[in-house]
Amino acid sequence: MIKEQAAVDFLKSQIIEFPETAIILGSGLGGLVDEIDIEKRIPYSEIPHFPVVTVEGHGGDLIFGDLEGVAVLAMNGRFHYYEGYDMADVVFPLRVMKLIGIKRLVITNAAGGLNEDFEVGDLMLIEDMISLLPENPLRGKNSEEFGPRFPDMSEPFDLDWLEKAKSAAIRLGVKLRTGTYIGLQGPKLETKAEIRYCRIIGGDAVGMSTVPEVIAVNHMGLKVLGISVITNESIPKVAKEFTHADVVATANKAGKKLVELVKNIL
Ligand SMILES: O=P(O)(O)O[C@H]1O[C@H](CO)[C@@H](O)[C@H]1O
Ligand SMILES: Nc1nc2[nH]cnc2c(=O)[nH]1
Repeated sequence: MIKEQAAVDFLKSQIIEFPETAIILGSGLGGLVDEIDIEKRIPYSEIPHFPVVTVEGHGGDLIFGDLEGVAVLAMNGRFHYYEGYDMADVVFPLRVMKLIGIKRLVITNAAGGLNEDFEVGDLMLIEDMISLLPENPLRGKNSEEFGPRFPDMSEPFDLDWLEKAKSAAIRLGVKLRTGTYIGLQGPKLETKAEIRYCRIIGGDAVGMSTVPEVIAVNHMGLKVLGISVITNESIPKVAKEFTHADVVATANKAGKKLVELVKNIL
């Protein structure tokens, strides 16, 4: 809390009025920033205790501005457990968001498709999630100021927002899949047997982020929506080696649809 408060005090010295809506931009999805009428861009390196981005395709700044008439905070670049950060670091920015008054959050990510009906470039609304990460951001003494010891997670994503997202996709003519996101530790990719396992337990898409963030914001009572861009087939139909560069390139392209959808939802 002390660390979060130092970051909050710094941000208060930079920003007069904070927005209530935030967006986390996943791998290759920084293009949404171009749509924001930017009031202030603050590099993570200037914010006390903020972690440092180490993954290609992730920017490293907080952007305050206006997206289609809505005041937003965009987190341009996120932190993953596999980078070596503690879970407390991974969710640090979200706790700072809570303290500056963010009420609702759209989380985006790049993910591998497990569902065989999905195609590369599809968008998937995350209706539910499974944590296969070895850790959880709420382990340890509970911070009562953030939320309860045992937060309910039976509806991790806001039902009203899910409905709005589906309607927006229909209006825009954007194909929007729905499904369950599985969060793994990474950074290694999955073996074929692991993919089969992920399918059997009910996953539609797989990635290495989002789950800790959703747990932290559910704990704090923020409204959350999650959207994955399916950047690759987890088992390619035509043999093809996974590269993060392909993930970023595909996310960049499909990101345009995502931007339209997010603008409409907000
Ligand atoms: O989830 P985001 O941050 O979008 O990134 C996804 O893309 C990377 C792998 O290419 C992993 O970090 C995975 O989690
Ligand atoms: N674990 C995992 N993360 C991803 N991020 C983007 N694609 C993938 C994938 O296929 N597997």
